Amino acid sequence: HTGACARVASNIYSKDLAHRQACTMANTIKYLGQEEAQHIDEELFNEYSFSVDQLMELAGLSCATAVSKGYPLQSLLKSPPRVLVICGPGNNGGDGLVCARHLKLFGYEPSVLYPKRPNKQLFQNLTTQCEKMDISFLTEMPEADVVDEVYNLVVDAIFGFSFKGAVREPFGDILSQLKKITVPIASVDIPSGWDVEKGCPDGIQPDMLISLTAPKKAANHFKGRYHFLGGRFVPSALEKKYQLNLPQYPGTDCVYQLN
Ligand SMILES: NC(=O)C1=CN([C@@H]2O[C@H](COP(=O)(O)OP(=O)(O)OC[C@H]3O[C@@H](n4cnc5c(N)ncnc54)[C@H](OP(=O)(O)O)[C@@H]3O)[C@@H](O)[C@H]2O)[C@H](O)CC1
Ligand SMILES: [K+]
Repeated sequence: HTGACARVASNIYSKDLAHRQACTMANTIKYLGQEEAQHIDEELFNEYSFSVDQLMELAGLSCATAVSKGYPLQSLLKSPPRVLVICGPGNNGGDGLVCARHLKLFGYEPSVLYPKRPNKQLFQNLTTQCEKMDISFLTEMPEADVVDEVYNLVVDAIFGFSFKGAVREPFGDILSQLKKITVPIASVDIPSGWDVEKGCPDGIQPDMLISLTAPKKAANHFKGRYHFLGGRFVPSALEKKYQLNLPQYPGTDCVYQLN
């Protein structure tokens, strides 16, 4: 009797799993609009009681992990394995500071450019954590040819889904240098300077994009080699509410390669 029940149960289970996999494949992952991304962000903090620190840590670790998968240490052409991490004035910049710290622990040599710093304890703490790990902070953006000569790649953690309107300094000059460099750019969440939904044909063209939580509509215009999903922290009820259709991350990985 128990044998028969077990067979029926496993039969139902495998049908359900196949059904779920088919559903995920059939309805592809959702690409978010700017407002939707901001609402999900707010809900994670207000309804689900996550702290910014927690999600920023997981987001930054996702970015460092994706970079190490796309640009493994042993594949880098320049030694030491220098990476330039450019951090903007908000939480995208915070992700960059966390990413720099984990890259250091992974054996890379990150340097951070952090020109506009929020006067908030979290960002001061993230900066101290980097300084105490001998991560150097640049005082200004190097010229494009110096970036190409000194660094293996650039992590773009300048703007995320709150970017709006014409770029204000000092980020105009920084982005214009980034448009000229030839080493790869890995963009955190959104290629900086792109419209969060429409993208930006004459903007920077990153080689890697790490979409956090879920891709934003701008990612439809991404043409680089690596598109990773990171930020493996979405509760299933929230995923269902916004019909995100996230893929099943493999095993215990914190990133999923989308392309
Ligand atoms: N749940 C999640 O997905 C999480 C996402 N994270 C990351 O957070 C960013 C969004 O962070 P946010 O602080 O809301 O904004 P940004 O980092 O995108 O932008 C920062 C500031 O940039 C300024 N800004 C906006 N437009 C311009 C412009 N045209 N020129 C210059 N500066 C601009 C603006 O500040 P102002 O005071 O100057 O207006 C923005 O506040 C998301 O993308 C993820 O990377 C969390 O880390 C984890 C959870
Ligand atoms: K970015």
